[in-house]
Amino acid sequence: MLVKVCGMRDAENIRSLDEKVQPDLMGMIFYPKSSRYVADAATIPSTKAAKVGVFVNTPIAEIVAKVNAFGLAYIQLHGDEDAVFVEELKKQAAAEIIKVFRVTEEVDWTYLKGFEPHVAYFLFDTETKGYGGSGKKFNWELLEKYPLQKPFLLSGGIQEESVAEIQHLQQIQPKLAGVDINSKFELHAAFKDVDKVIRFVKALQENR
Ligand SMILES: O=C(O)c1ccccc1N[C@@H]1O[C@H](COP(=O)(O)O)[C@@H](O)[C@H]1O
Repeated sequence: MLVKVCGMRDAENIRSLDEKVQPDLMGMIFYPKSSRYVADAATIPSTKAAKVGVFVNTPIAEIVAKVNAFGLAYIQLHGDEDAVFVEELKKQAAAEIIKVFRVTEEVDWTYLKGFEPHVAYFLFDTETKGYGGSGKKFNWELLEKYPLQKPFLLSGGIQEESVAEIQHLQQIQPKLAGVDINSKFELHAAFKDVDKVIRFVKALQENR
């Protein structure tokens, strides 16, 4: 199972996680209204983890500039971007795309089909006013009936206590490719409790 740690900004914290946890993906938020907003490429060190940039309704030219400045391997689109936008972005940016759907009470799977040819993963998070990083969970049972071929990442309020529920979903749903953790592992905004992340990842890998 892939592990993405998101909302990173502090260079020492990034290095420490990269060394001790070795996540597959490390996310940085490029949404100016977020408390985890990253403004300056110079403050972000190189990592073994693939870097993911999180964007909310950002123009393509701006995303492409960030991909190049930060060496992003993935672009996470966390806003209301449609399939036409995603197709065009894929042509212009040298990075894979993760398209996020913010879930309320149900998911329109037919709508998602239009995105499938252009993305590496879908990601499911909880619908909130602030777009993401709320620490709020949605009804993960909705994903038990996920009908598409594209693998997806699970997100939204994942915490240490979520391991059993994640593993349960993994048994039912083979398209669950990984988890994305964020606010529930923070000591303060954009700074993770590395020991907590280590415990979570170990439990996720062990108790299967
Ligand atoms: O973390 C943020 O501040 C953020 C802001 C805008 C869009 C996405 C954001 N983060 C993403 O939100 C999900 C869920 O995070 P949480 O576990 O509920 O805190 C995660 O995918 C982050 O990438």
